[in-house]
Amino acid sequence: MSTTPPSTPGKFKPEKSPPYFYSYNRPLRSYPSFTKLTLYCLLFIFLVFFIYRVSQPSRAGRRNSLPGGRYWEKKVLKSATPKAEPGITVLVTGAAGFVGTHVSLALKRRGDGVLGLDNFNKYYATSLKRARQQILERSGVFIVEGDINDTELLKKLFETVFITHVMHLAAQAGVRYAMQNPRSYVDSNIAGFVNLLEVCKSVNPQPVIVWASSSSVYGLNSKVPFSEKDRTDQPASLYAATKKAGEAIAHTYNHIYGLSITGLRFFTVYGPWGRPDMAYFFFTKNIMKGKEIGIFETADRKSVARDFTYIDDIVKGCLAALDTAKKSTGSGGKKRGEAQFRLYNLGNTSPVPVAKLVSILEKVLKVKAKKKVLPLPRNGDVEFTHANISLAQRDLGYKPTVDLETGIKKFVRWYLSYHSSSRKKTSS
Ligand SMILES: O=C(O)[C@H]1O[C@H](OP(=O)(O)OP(=O)(O)OC[C@H]2O[C@@H](n3ccc(=O)[nH]c3=O)[C@H](O)[C@@H]2O)[C@H](O)[C@@H](O)[C@H]1O
Repeated sequence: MSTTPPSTPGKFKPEKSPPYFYSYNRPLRSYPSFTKLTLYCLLFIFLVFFIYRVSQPSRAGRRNSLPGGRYWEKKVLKSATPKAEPGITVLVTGAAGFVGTHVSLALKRRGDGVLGLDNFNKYYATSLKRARQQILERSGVFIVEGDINDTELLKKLFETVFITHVMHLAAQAGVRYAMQNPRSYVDSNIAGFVNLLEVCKSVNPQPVIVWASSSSVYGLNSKVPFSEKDRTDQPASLYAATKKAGEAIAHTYNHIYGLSITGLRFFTVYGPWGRPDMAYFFFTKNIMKGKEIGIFETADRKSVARDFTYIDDIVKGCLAALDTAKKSTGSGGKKRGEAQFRLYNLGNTSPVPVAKLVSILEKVLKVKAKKKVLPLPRNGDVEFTHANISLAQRDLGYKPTVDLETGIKKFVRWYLSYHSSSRKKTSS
């Protein structure tokens, strides 16, 4: 907004007639001058007030966390400054997402500087993302509202604070939704990732990058358990294909620019503050409402199975990946030596059939589900996943400890309290 003087400066030209303070003997002439002075005074006061308002962020601006101004910068710096030196400062993309929230909280809790970035898209209820944002704010994590495709914004973040690490979790998630909105997968998981890497490769010093790939890259691979050495050239969904593309893109940026990059293949992550588009979440909702749920089974009539991994285990894996990462080697957009490139499975190593997930939910919720067995639709789902985690165990000390029943109990406890408090809020 402009703070330039009024566009009609002619109005301020002195009058040809003597100014009002000489004209006490001509009262009729003095009245219009006096009125003008009052008007100018009012205009001046209005202008001063206007400039003051423009320089202060509005309440809505604060809420939206839009970049710009001293207030924004102060918030960014406060959030991103580690508690003690030497600490790391992590830019967490997708910070209002499920994994992003948990990782940001864990980093902040141990004293790291954390800066969140999230575009609060409408893939699922933004109210849940806003609720996560509130939790983060209370813990001192500020989320900048913006998109990973916004180059200028990313540059501004790197200019404002010294970001040592990027935890890249912003993505278009969901396997089945890719049939409905393929474009969003390309925009976030490919274009957005490339944009982020472009900015990261140019800053000096370059940050370390840890990012979320997916178990879905194993696609139609039937060799179990899935090892990082197994083939990943048969994706079954566009989501999987974009994550696989991300792995190839990451390799390119590591190879050309010396960025240190670690990809983590998450296996069906679940837990409190989870994603409503995932089966364990909407099964809970539908069982509670007495609605039917569809349980997919394979052509040979076996229940599909997933290596469900509890969020706390995933968070430990993410932090270990950040802590064990070596520095990037490039500077000024040029590689100065070989940089680290890693890829790890983060799973639970104990696949559970979806039918078993449902019986755990029934037990924990104490409600019988209305089940319908359906053939596995051909919309991106794979029949099973099973992680071999020996590499992550060796390099990251990764050791999942939460079994599905324990994790589901924690999820259900959160689900019930979250929904009862949201109901209270809407009814009050
Ligand atoms: O590991 C990953 O990389 C991915 O994990 C997750 O995908 P999935 O493992 O497919 O989880 P999710 O949809 O919860 O389905 C769970 C099971 O329920 C079955 N399923 C599903 C729906 C239904 O109506 N019935 C059913 O049986 C279904 O066939 C499946 O067997 C993330 O969503 C994804 O973003 C990505 O991160």
